[in-house]
Amino acid sequence: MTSENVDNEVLKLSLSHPSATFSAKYVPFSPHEPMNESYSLDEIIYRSKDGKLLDVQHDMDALKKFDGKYWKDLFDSRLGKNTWPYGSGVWSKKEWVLPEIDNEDVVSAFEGNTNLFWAERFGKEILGMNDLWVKQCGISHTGSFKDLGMTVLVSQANRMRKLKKNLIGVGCASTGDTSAALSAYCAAAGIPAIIFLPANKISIAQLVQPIANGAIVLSLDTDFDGCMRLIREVTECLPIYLANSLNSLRLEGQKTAAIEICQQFDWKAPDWVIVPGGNLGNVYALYKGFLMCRELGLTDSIPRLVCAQAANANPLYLYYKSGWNEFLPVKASPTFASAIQIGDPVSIERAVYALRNSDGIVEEATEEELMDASAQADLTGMFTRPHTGVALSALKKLRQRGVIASTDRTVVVSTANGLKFTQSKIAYHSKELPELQCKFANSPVEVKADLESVMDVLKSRLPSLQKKNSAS
Ligand SMILES: Cc1ncc(COP(=O)(O)O)c(C=O)c1O
Ligand SMILES: N[C@@H](CCOP(=O)(O)O)C(=O)O
Repeated sequence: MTSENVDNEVLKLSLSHPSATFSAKYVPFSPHEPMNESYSLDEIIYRSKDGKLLDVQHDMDALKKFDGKYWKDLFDSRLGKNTWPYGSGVWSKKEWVLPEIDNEDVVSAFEGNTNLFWAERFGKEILGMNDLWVKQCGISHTGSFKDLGMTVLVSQANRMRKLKKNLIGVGCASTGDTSAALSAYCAAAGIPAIIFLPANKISIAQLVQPIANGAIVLSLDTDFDGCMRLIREVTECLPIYLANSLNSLRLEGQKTAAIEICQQFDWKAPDWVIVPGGNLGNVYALYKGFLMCRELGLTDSIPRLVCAQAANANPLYLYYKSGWNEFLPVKASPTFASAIQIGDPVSIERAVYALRNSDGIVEEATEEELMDASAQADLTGMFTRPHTGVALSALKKLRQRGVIASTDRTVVVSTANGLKFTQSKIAYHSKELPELQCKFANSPVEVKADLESVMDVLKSRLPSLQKKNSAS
């Protein structure tokens, strides 16, 4: 068989694949003492009988009937294709995500398949590393990793509406990215979206997204944790489906970022993965993706995970520093990384489980550290959000302490697009942040429009021109 024939065979297999033989259900998130309690994914339920978080459990025995090579070939065969819905980075892993949904019920914007950027200059010049990568999850339909989870959640909501479940809309509390993703996917499916935002705490670019997509947007005089409490109350008294990561369906989509990272390294897991943490669903989602790859024979290791928090909103960091002794929610203070200004994270147990089982680490970054790291990364060709700055500054600290070695293959997850956060970048580069030094600011030079003035500026700014001048 030629390689083209093999490809065609794999593609045929994937299209005729009996996905109905695979299944998934909700179980209580109770990894240490598994419980005899489960629910269909068609039920509207977020907690177990005794109030535990839920987890989506796949029929691993059914998945294991196929070996690692089968899954790698199948997933690779779907890359770059337009076949509905497998051209999406999430739905290309459908059997591991939401195996029982009909393809026509899927609501997708062909999310995922995002670039893994080789951060060559940042790695070599700033950190003395040659194997540093940034997973650009923000190069996506609504500009953040939330699209990965939302395509799954809204698809399931779409299916439930067709099954005539009583569901009048889908709602979330948000610091700006979950709301953007929810509004776009709901608008695509024609489902009402209800958004609770903390007033004046999200960027204009984030705010305009649900407005433009026609969502019902409530701007509330509280913080994210207050919005989260309210949406939970509202979804208890109205048939509105909850779209925050408390709903474990979201994490099934988000875990595909981990599978994709392995795929992009030709089915090898990296040594380290660093992710900014807020409500703490994503660090668990990534862990789950890496674990499934290992358990199903696609990779032979899982990376050590680092969860990075803003020092102004650091309940997980404090818990880690206490030796996982006592968890205390905090009142999160304002941070430039406003999407992770969260003091009482919903997925705390999930995050701790992921970190402990991956020999993980928690780090924090001050406002100065995170803004500087973000600016430094931009100076090497990226365009990062302050949240990526949090992760990069954790990386800098771990390099300085020698925890991460110069040759370790390391992936920093950039969770969202820098274009959503231009206000704080402009303020940084204009040195309008009195509490920060803004060491890497690059302000535009106001200059008279004549050749002499322009040449003066260029001579002062371009080192090669200065050398030429002193030689002549
Ligand atoms: C841009 C961005 N990065 C990171 C996070 C943190 O993800 P998680 O809440 O899953 O910890 C969020 C949202 O919380 C976010 O919007
Ligand atoms: N950063 C998030 C906060 C909510 O997190 P979720 O994953 O639980 O929806 C946002 O953008 O709203």
